Amino acid sequence: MVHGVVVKSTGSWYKVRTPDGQVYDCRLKGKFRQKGIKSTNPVAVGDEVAIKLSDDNSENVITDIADRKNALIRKSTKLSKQTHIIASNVDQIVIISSIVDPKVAFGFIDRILVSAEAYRIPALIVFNKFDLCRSDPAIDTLAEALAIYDLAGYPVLLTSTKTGKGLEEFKALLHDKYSVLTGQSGVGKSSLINAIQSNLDLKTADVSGYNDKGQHTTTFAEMHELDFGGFITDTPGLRSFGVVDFEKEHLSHYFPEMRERIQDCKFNNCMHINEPGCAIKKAVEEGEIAGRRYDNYIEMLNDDSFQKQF
Ligand SMILES: Nc1nc2c(ncn2[C@@H]2O[C@H](COP(=O)(O)OP(=O)(O)OP(=O)(O)O)[C@@H](O)[C@H]2O)c(=O)[nH]1
Ligand SMILES: [Zn+2]
Repeated sequence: MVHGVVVKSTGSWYKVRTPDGQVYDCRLKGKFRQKGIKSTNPVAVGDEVAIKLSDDNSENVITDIADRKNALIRKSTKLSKQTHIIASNVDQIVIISSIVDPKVAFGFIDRILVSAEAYRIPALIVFNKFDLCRSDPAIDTLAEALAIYDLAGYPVLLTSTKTGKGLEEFKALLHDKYSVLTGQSGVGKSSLINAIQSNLDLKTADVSGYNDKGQHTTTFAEMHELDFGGFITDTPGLRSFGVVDFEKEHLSHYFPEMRERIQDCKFNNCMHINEPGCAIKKAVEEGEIAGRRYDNYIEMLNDDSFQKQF
């Protein structure tokens, strides 16, 4: 019996990487059911599995799967109760954004952060295109962004693929970890990856999602090995990771700077909207919680599609 990690899944075939760096094509043996998860893909990228190799490698099988540390999950179609596992055993989610060109989308970043909190996966933010932040209003926007995520307690890195700023730090952040990268189109995600490792073709990495017409497209994530140590999965076009069975009452628990103050609210079921004695609103007024984070919290509370879109 050999152990390895699933680095690619096509639904019927799985590529499993063993610790010596070999990659084996394997099939699934029998039925795998993860406790409590009704998933369209019982085995996902990132899963630690046991495999049994055949003499000519033509009939390698996955025989067992270890309990997952965590999993990024989305509903497999808009209406179905079934879920699709994007990746499992993730060490961190790296949100890549620019400040200008395209303009930073705080709503997008905060939705990803909420999902990361719900999955208990550490998240960090990379603001790329720092070279474009030399004049107003970009300087002001950058200062605002840094203040917002400093108050919220998230690590932030500034990079530029044009000047090389932050690239060594970016490598260090990814080193020996399994990172899922996400970011809106045009922020320089491909440029950043190419800047730290040139031969990586992320184009084959795609993730289950919806096309422009709202139809479900099933493609599969892939884990790429970094030559300096570590693995990444890119999630192109993913608006946000679906938080399955997400309850609005719990939304403030997924904002760390709110979570730590919730017990100070007068009412223990406080939604932090208009209730008297609300510690969250007080912290916003006193500048201890960024107004923009609070506004995005309210927007997410009122946005039914935030839950439905997954
Ligand atoms: N000024 C500046 N431009 C950058 C930087 N990084 C990338 N760009 C430019 O931004 C544009 C988009 O870069 P990509 O790497 O294709 O962005 P992406 O996020 O991978 O975009 P998609 O492929 O659409 O997902 C390109 O014209 C890059 O040359 C940077 O640090 N500074
Ligand atoms: Zn409150």
